[in-house]
Amino acid sequence: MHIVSHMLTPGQARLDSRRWLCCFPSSVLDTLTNTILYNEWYKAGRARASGARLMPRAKGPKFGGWLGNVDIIEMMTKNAKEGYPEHIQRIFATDFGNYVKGERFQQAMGSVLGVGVFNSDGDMWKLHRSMTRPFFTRDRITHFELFDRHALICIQQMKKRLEEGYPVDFQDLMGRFTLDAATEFLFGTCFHCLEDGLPYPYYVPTAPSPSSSSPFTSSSILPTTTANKTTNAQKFTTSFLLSQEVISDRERLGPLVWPLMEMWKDKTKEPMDVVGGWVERIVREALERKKEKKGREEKTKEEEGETLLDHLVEMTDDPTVLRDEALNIMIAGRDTTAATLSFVIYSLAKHPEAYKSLREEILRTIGSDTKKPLVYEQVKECKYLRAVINETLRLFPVVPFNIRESIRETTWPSPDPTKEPLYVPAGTKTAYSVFMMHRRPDLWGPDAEEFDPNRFLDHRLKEYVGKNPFIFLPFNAGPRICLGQQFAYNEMSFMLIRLVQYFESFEFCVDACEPEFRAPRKEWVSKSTDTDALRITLYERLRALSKSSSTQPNKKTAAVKQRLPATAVMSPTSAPEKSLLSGILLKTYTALPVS
Ligand code: HEM
Repeated sequence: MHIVSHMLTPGQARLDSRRWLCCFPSSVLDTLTNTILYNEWYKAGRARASGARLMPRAKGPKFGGWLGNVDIIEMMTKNAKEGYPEHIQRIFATDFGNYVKGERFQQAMGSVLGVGVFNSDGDMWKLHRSMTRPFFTRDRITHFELFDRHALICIQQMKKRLEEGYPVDFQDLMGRFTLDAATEFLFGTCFHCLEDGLPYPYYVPTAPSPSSSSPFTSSSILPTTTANKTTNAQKFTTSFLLSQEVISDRERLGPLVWPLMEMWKDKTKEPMDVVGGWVERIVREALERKKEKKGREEKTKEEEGETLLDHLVEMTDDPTVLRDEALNIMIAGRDTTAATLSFVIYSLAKHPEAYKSLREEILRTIGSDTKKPLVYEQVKECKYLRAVINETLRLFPVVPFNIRESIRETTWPSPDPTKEPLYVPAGTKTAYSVFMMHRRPDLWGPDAEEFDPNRFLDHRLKEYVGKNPFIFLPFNAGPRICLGQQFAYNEMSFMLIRLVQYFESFEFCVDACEPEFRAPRKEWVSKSTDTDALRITLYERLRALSKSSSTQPNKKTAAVKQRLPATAVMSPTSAPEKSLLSGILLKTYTALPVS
């Protein structure tokens, strides 16, 4: 074995300045350098042959580039010159077959999700999509009775806490609501974590027991012997969250590094023993129910595949397939909705005029009777409500950053028509950010950074989204569009209608926030801070807590807590982009760890 520092080839000499390479055998370096140089030369040749030019290299994530995480960055800056909705349209729709999530994604997620609709590609994805899609019919996704029950408990719990004179942690509340609703909708088994009681603010010295029952505040993921519904919910959510954080870290570190970091220990094992254990139990129960049903002649209407699991067991008896699919849908559906609802209330608390308009619409269209059942047609009539949700999804898309990999080489049109098209080699990993695309003034107008639901109702809708629907992609688009999109709109609309019917206003309650979180972190405050509309924590978590005024008999001021101190600065050269590039925002948004 030769040591590089003694035997330098020209290629190695170039690399030698990187001291960490000094211990590499020269043959490895030879191969590495020659491959890199050959690749670059080959790509330039292929680009010329296709009458195209090479894509300007991403300036952003140096370490991402080094580790081969990402080849092209699309739409990352407000003033993107090369990022172009047409490229995203190709990836999602017009040339869909040429792009995959890729092995790196499956590798990173495999120990958590196995293989399912969310993380597979090609024929495997088609199979899983065809298995799950029929479940999301309109009949099922308008299960308003289910939402109503859970929304009502939410309101009761809020009311109770507000009457005690304490603020409500809204993010925690939405996490509970979506967990209860999702587990019941998907599996027919509810965690009842709303009923466990809500957490108290930090300054309550001897908080009654419910505060410790928050499934989002516990750090313990170890199984306990005193199993009851509270500890189960606690363990499940914390473990699920932890596994998602590990996935997120793996994505950020890339396929070369994370396996090294986890050489001795699979970091998802411990939390997934808890999560998988729970899912395996409900899968077993669903299979037993199926067996039992088979023994009988006729199925009752309720037995005909009411839950996702009942639907899936009609197609397969394989417990691993069932477990994986259930987890795939759960990971896709729960935090996304909880996060969006939290961002909606955050935005409305910051924009009381928008809250007022929303309330007027809901009281006019639906009325103030919280006991009257809602029907789908009424919800559809609430156009401003949909605009509020869309505007929130525009500014705070819960999947802000994503990657797709090309299978074959191709070209993309140049955004500058005077230049040649852009060459995309086979195997190129393109990172794109809908978060940044949703905020680009060239695509959304000069007020792109502002929260204004009316942009989805007035002339701007036609002017911007009407002209190019691919500039608004919170749910992705094309054949791989979010399966739960309509379910999510219904669930969120329902919860918001009930909240708005009950509460006159929401405000932040900054004094309920731990002192260290009240001011923005210094390193995030850039010289070019242009907005405080983005006071979200990038490395910490959002905790939009509301102080609300109830309009119901007991009118009381509700404190609200906010843990949103860090300012995300959106100038093209500042911190958030770095965060986006390193995937931290993704983690913050999708996992939304709380407490
Ligand atoms: C506000 C709520 C939601 C948002 C913003 C959202 C967004 C998204 C996005 C962007 C994707 C594409 C991810 C990718 O391809 O990398 C996706 C996929 C998916 N979503 Fe959602 N989602 C939401 C709620 C839900 C719900 C409630 C469910 C189910 C109960 C769900 C089920 C799925 C599934 C199964 C996929 C994978 C589809 C496929 O790959 O074919 N989502 N979602």
